[in-house]
Amino acid sequence: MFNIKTLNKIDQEGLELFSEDYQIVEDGDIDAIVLRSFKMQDYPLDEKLHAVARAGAGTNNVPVDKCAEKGIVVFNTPGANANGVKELVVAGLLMSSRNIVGAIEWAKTLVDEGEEIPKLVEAGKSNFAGPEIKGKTLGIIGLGAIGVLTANAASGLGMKVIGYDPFLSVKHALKLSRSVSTVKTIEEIYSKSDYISVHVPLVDATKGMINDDSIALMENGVKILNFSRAELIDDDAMAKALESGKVSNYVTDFPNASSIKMKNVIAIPHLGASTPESETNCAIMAVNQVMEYLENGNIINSVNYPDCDMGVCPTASRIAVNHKNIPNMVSQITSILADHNINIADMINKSRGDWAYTMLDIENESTKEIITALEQIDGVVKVRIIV
Ligand SMILES: NC(=O)C1=CN([C@@H]2O[C@H](COP(=O)(O)OP(=O)(O)OC[C@H]3O[C@@H](n4cnc5c(N)ncnc54)[C@H](O)[C@@H]3O)[C@@H](O)[C@H]2O)C=CC1
Ligand SMILES: O=C(O)C(=O)COP(=O)(O)O
Repeated sequence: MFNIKTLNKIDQEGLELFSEDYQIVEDGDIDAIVLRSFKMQDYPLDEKLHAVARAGAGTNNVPVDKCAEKGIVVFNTPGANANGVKELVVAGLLMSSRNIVGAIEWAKTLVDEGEEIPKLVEAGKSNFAGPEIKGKTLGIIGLGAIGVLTANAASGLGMKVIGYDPFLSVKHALKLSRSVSTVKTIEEIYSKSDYISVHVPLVDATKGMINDDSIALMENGVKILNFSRAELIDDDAMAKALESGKVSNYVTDFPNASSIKMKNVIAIPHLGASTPESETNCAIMAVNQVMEYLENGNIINSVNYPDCDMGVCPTASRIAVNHKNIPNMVSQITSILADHNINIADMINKSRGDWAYTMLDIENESTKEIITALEQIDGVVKVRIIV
């Protein structure tokens, strides 16, 4: 029986995929954690924990490196909530242009005006006029799952769309509409865009990327949309730019103590992925990936270990070894099996950054003695008998 713990509410349609070999528990030995935005940085990482699945895209709430060091594979669900976010970004483009939020707030103030309301509406509406997005330039930073869908949708609405992504994948490039052009430098996005939408992960290299220097390169009155993470924006720089009008609107899905008070901010309470469709898609993907890893050792969509797939074990036993990506590991692992006179029918060894994963299908039962010997190799952080 595998024990699963959830740290956020996870969509039921996904959880129901867990077979009768799984139970959702509160404590005890946990095999895998499934979560959304729960901040896991200080969460205890027990010996028995094998996997953490983020039902969503961003993994900055998970201690990914610390997990790798303990042989805990961290998964996410790429693209599963991208449409939900894209649709809210389109709403953000329109809200930042047409002052929809301010206008609705004003309309509410007319509630006691009775028969006068239609007249007051016509008299007051010019205060809320705003430009159309058609024909304006949208610069997208990060052409991944969300960036590409947003680029294509905005292009469909008549915007001129330019995108920047120095690591653009072939998969995403193939999905990009031909009407969207890519630029080679981020400075081109800053200098040419009427609207800028940021769709990059929060990592050291992207933290504070929208700051005094980048804002100085932008058009006067630019509108900035952030549906990625609060920390991508330097709050002091944004506050100043909104005060001066250099940035005319800031739409954020990640309000914080500073941005919530800024002039011309449109603050949304992290609703990008909060659609039934996105929640179900993410949960289904996360649960399937966890079951595949726990039952077969196969890794799909990990952010700290290499993806690896050997199907279902056809031999007597499968052993999975999580280890450092350093020389001489495979030969040490296979020597131990040879010393025990065990034939390897099939094996795979893959690496990703500092970490690697080796799976071996062997023709004899695995023994405690072999596992202990493998665990003692310097650089091995976890050994599991899959079957
Ligand atoms: N508001 C919400 O509810 C949600 C927010 N997000 C946020 O959006 C981010 C993006 O999500 P996805 O598009 O699904 O991820 P993704 O991984 O498909 O795309 C991210 C893209 O950013 C690019 N990138 C990385 N560093 C870059 C840089 N310095 N400059 C330009 N491009 C760079 C990557 O090459 C990749 O193509 C997530 O990391 C998360 O923080 C994701 C889902 C929901
Ligand atoms: O997938 C992401 O990165 C998100 O930001 C969505 O977060 P959530 O699952 O809605 O708490």
